[in-house]
Amino acid sequence: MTGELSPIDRAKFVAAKRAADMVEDGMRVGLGTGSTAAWLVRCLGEMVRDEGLKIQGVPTSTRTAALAREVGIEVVSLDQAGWLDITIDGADEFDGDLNLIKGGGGALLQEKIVATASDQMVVIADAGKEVETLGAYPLPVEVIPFGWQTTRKLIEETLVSMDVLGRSAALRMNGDAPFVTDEGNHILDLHLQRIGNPRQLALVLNQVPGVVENGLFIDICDRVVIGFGDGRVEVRDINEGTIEHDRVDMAENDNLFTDLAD
Ligand SMILES: O=C[C@H](O)[C@H](O)[C@H](O)COP(=O)(O)O
Repeated sequence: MTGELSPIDRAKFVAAKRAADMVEDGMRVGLGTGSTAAWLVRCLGEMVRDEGLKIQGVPTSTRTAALAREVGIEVVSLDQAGWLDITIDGADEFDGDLNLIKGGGGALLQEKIVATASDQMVVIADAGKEVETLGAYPLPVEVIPFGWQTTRKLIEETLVSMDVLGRSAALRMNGDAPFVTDEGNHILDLHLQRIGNPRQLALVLNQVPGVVENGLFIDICDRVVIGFGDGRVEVRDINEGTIEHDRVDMAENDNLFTDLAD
């Protein structure tokens, strides 16, 4: 059955499965958003049901909250949890320093708040998400709806002074209407091609009035679990400077993978 699913899905699954093993009984866990994080939530749900794992999950979007409840994870708010042991989330891009672009699904604001309120953040990703320099993936910036066109103009003017190639900021759409985030805001996707100084850009963007948050995660991620379509996983720890190679046995997990995919 696994053969019928794409190598990318298998890569996402094995990364999520390996990261789920980092979650221990009693932990308060930040639950990311997106297709990779959805695999993680399903894997954790399976551990809650079949192995009696006891965790509290803090979701980073209404979508993730709904899925977590569906699979039987106890859902609490960030304020109820106070502080988290671990957050596991996907990413749109990561570089060698484990700096990230996130927000392709529009959940960057809650994701950044939750990841920052965690002892450790683990990113799960297929190998295609790794880049030498961030920026090929459009950088999402969450802006309040009031005066968003003025905010866009200010952002574009700001980009002129930065070490970036592209300077266009596109309003993300959902059909004919602007996309609306869980917080009722809009997203501007910055087509930059290459971000020379992501740390500086992250700081500068947040100085623009109307900007709520940007999708650059700098010095937030501690570990990345990279999944491959053949079941291999690589775990990189930026603090320890270690790289571990592992394998999730797809034959052993065939039922789980197939059940979860249903
Ligand atoms: O807003 C969405 C999140 O930042 C996602 O974690 C990110 O877009 C990666 O999503 P996926 O795992 O679907 O590629």
